[in-house]
Amino acid sequence: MKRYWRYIKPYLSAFILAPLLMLTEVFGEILLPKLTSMIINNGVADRDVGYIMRVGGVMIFIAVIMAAGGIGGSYFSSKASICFSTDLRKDIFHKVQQFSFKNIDDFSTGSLVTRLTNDIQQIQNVIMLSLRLMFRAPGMLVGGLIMAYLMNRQLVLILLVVIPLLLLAIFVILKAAFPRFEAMQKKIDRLNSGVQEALTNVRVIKSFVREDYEAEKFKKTNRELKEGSLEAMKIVIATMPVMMLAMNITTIAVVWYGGNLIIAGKMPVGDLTAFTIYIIQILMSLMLLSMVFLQASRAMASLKRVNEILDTEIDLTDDHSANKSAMVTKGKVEFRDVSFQYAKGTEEMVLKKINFTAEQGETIGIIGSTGSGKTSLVQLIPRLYDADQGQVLVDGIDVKDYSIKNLRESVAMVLQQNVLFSGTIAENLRWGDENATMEDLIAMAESAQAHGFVSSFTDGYDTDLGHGGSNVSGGQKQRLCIARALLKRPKILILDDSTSAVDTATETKIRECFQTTLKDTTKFIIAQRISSVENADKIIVLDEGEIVGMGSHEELMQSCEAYQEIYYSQRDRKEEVGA
Ligand SMILES: Nc1ncnc2c1ncn2[C@@H]1O[C@H](COP(=O)(O)OP(=O)(O)OP(=O)(O)O)[C@@H](O)[C@H]1O
Repeated sequence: MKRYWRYIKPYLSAFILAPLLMLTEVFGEILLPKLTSMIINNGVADRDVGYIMRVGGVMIFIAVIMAAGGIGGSYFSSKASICFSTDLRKDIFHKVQQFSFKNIDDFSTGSLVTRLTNDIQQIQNVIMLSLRLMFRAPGMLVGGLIMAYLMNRQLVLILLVVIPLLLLAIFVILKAAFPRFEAMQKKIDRLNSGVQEALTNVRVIKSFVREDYEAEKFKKTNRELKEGSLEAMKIVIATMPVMMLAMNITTIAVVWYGGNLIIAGKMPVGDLTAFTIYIIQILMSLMLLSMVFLQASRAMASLKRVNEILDTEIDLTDDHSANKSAMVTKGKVEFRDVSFQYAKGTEEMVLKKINFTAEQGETIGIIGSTGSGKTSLVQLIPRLYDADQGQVLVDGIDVKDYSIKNLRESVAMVLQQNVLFSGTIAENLRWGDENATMEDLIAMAESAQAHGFVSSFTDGYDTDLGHGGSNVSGGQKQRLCIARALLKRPKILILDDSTSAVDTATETKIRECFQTTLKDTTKFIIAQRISSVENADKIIVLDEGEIVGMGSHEELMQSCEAYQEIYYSQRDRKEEVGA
């Protein structure tokens, strides 16, 4: 609860006013039946219209106060719960933004979406309901019991049988509800993950004509959610009718027993009317309480899931960095005996004892078969993951000693999976430098060989990119991503297979431009084609996480068997295609 106090504190007045204002309804509900009995017993029996009018007037006044209190209570409970969930959602989103790559690997995107939306909505609902009913339901219960007891002690005995039975029923219902709600939320997760994946990859699905397969997969998760929801709803569905049955049986018992008392002249008619209303109110309050508990049970399942995010320890922070004010000035990179693995504590190392130095301004090519660890290696430079053994140094300082902001601001990485955002081309490029002028954008787009095709668009740099850059070609997207990275004017630039969709002639031009635009920047180029890296100052050849060769193209052609194999296989393929 301590954790959630900060979401209550700014709206404390609404949190207090809401239940207090709902108390007006309690007073009304307790007084109105008594006044009704007075009208029947005195006004109607004595045919005293003046008395009926006077008491009736008081009743109308109370009803108006009740309505005003009800509106106020509903307003403040809505305000408190909505503000609470808005702030909580903001903090969870912020926390997810801070997640390291490793943390992100542990949650599915669909699950995070469900937690940020549906789960928070459940929590909001229970807060709203609780604020409205936290005083009202117990108030109605206690007030009704006192009034009923004062009117007729014998009749109250009926409640002594009904209330324990109802409490038992509520307990059984709640015990069954919690695990079902928890299972239901997990099924919503699965559905969201599936929908998200299918929609993001709709093009791949269509090109592989897998629509039917995806539809079948969706049908299955949707059916599972339906079954999970029905399973949970069975409990909710049972609650109301059970309560109503108890209420009706009790009312009949009261009317039967009370009727006998009236016939025997031991009770005025008006008292029985009021008594019946009190009995209904008492049972209704129990019904409302069971609703709150049921909703709370669902919200507890959601709260548990929200807590999982808040409790996630961010495994990559700069809290203990020794040199937070340090800035990267040159961009020299050094790996000293670096080993790394994704699955911590297992035998398997993705990178094994990596050693190399990249001097400022050098171009380092990295080549190797797929899965050999190329991406994993470069991800250690901007600390997207931390090395498990050894040290990664930038300008002689361990990357763990920089503030993450300073380190990442000086490293630009064009990922294998290029992503652009909705918005114009200019807006996307300004991710690299939000203050970049139009001249800057054009200069960097020229270096990335993107200016030509951008200017051919009718709206040029103001062209709206579809979601994820869907209205530009793969090669164009790659060039825009490179331009965006160049605008960062990084000290270290990493291109992870990011010219794979660009033709060789254009790729050569991009590399040539780097020689002037990025003369002092240390460049890492991961590539599949030897031609992409053969002019590099140093080429690192990786195989199963180990460096099996390092040097210039000529040196490797002499000394590295793995490199020669790649070279000859690509040359033979080229000749075959040529022939
Ligand atoms: N997030 C991850 N979690 C667990 N294992 C991973 C993760 N990313 C990569 N791996 C594994 O680590 C190994 C090296 O992957 P990496 O992406 O570094 O290879 P790569 O040489 O860049 O491959 P490619 O040329 O296909 O991009 C692979 O066996 C891969 O399955």
